[in-house]
Amino acid sequence: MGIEVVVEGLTKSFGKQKIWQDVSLTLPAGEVSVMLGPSGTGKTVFLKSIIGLLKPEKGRVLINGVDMVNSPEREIMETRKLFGLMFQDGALFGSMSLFDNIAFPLREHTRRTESEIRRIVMERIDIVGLLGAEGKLPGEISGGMRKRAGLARALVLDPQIILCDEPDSGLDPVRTAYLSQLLIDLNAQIDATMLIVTHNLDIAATVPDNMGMLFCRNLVTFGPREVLLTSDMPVVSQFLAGRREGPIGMSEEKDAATLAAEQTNGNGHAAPRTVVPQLEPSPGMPVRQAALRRRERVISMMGQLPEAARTAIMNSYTPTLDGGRR
Ligand SMILES: Nc1ncnc2c1ncn2[C@@H]1O[C@H](COP(=O)(O)OP(=O)(O)OP(=O)(O)O)[C@@H](O)[C@H]1O
Repeated sequence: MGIEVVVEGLTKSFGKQKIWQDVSLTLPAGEVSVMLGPSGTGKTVFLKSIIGLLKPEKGRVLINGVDMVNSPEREIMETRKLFGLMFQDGALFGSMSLFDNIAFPLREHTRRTESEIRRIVMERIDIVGLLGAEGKLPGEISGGMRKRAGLARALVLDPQIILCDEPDSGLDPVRTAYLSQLLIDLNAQIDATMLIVTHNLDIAATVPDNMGMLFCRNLVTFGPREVLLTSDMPVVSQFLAGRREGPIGMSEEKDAATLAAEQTNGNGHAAPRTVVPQLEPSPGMPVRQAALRRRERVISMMGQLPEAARTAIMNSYTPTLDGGRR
């Protein structure tokens, strides 16, 4: 099972530019979480801080008792082996075949024999649906295939925590839908803790168990998906509706006068939103253990949740006609 990631009071600046401050959240073990936020709000910086590649000036990131901000570098390096990373561009070596790209972390970080490496790499290639393409160069395949190859490479060291930075960038809506399903199937198969940074509202609405949003140097919310998806916070509803009206401007924040004018004109109100069901694993996949754990966890915290989120959660857990639960 994946490992819980506890972020406490994290603050990061570059020189005088504060990126975000006092960010606290817990990524529950094995669950899928999504971080949303307008461009430039520091989502990638957040991922890099979790894995210890960037050093926030305040706060902690606790993974198995190791603080990825303040612990000795040796412990941080060791803990980093628990991670699988999928970057925006797939970050593949252009002169290597997909097989060699995916095998690279195993050859770099383990002493496995070539026959073991072959077995592991082919298994991961199968998981991401690239069997047959292993001999191709990255330049010979489509962007969507490169993404999946990047995901296969993130999986070879059996990660317990997977960080995906905009896995959908450059993909068409159909490929994005396949990728969403792949992420859920993957979670069912390996039960790793996953954090996905995306702008894609379809992924956001259908994939994660938990959702958060960064805006204006703060974590505006983080919790069960239904909380964000039913939130009436102006910044959240504007983002989810993809509207110009609201606090998010072209360069992140709008000035107060523009905002006031919009409200006077009645443009600031969002239509009520419905919460679409979360994706289930494909037929033949194992039951997603994280979904079972999450149900217990969320039900135990119902009293602390807003009413709209409670209703959405109750609706999602209503019994179906065949006696099961959605
Ligand atoms: N190494 C760095 N040194 C200085 N500034 C940096 C560094 N890395 C990121 N930044 C700044 O931090 C801010 C947040 O960048 P980041 O890439 O995390 O945003 P983001 O939310 O992921 O954006 P997008 O959605 O457009 O990818 C930006 O202003 C960026 O210029």
